[in-house]
Amino acid sequence: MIRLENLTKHFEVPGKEPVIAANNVSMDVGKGEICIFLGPSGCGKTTALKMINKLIPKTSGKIYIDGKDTDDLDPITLRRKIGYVIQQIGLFPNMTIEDNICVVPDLLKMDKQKSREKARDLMEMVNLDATIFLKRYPRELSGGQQQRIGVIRALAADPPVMLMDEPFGAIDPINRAVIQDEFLKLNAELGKTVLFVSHDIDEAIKMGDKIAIFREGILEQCDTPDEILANPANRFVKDFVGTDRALKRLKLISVSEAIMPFRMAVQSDEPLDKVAEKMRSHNAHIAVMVGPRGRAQGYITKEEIRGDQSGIVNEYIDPIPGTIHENDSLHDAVSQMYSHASDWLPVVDDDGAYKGYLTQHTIASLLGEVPRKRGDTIT
Ligand SMILES: Nc1ncnc2c1ncn2[C@@H]1O[C@H](COP(=O)(O)OP(=O)(O)OP(=O)(O)O)[C@@H](O)[C@H]1O
Repeated sequence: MIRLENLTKHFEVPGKEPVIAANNVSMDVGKGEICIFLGPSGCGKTTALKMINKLIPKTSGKIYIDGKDTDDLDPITLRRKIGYVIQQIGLFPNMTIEDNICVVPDLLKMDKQKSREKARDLMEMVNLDATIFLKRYPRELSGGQQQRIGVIRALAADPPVMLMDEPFGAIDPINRAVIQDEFLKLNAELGKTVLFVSHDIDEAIKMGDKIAIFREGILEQCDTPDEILANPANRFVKDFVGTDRALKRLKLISVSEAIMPFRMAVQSDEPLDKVAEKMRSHNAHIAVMVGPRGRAQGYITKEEIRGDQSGIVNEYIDPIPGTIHENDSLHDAVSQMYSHASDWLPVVDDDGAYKGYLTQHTIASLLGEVPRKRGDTIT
């Protein structure tokens, strides 16, 4: 969808060497992908972005959108295909929110009624009550609400490409997380191709299908967040993503990916010798007692039934250490494990039914910290 080929920008500075803000940058971003431009201040993220909609003229190289060389498009035609969102928002203070949102569709002489209907739909999608807000002026909205309008305005003319320059940078952390989630949900429906400048690695991991890491105009690595965290291309990328990159990866992996292959579910009246045999054959350290509606009710360990195996499960059961939902992240799971001082957790579905369990050991294996060995259990 978007292809940069040896994109280069030299800023001439009188009496000095030119500043090389982009140095032979090449990358591909697929249709519907969100690519985050990340890197320290002054590395060239904004310059790269602004060359794409010709706000900054490039020195050399090529930019293709949908296979079309943008050299062949005049800036106005090009910008109609591209929504642009900036940190400063830039709503017109003397226009209502509705007119602000519809500014580009109106300029393009698109059907007024349709564009107003679209504005309403987009407002609902980011949880803003259209009846309340459309007739207001920008000063009557909070910063976070104005930024949502900035995003909606960029989407109003339905451009296939969105350029976003630190769009949520000025919003407080709690509202930023909310607006990031809203944007991800919105774009899952709209499927725009998005280039997004950020200097926040956590935002990049959360939002990006890909992350492009820049240093002094050079693209150091462009890959999926997981690949960047697991295999940084060089020392710079490794230092930039941080010493806690293994912990950051936990946010990218869901509990369902780390669940043990055997559920190890047992009934309250099951004889212990049978349970011991089941645990041995699956090399499991624990078994979970499941009751009505498939709920996990307690657990039993191999140690507890090592000696006497004459009773039934119910006589040896310990209370479960909380539960974790299958769609939660491993980051949530580890956090729960620490708060319950437990090295395992039962996994449940939407109805609270027991699905299986996961252990700290499997999580560590999954992250490649220790060799992965399926069927291994808590130690
Ligand atoms: N008009 C200009 N003239 C000269 N140098 C410029 C100009 N615009 C940007 N630069 C330089 O180009 C380099 C890249 O700037 P750019 O704004 O693209 O960085 P950035 O990664 O977006 O930074 P930040 O995160 O601080 O916004 C910097 O060294 C900057 O000083």
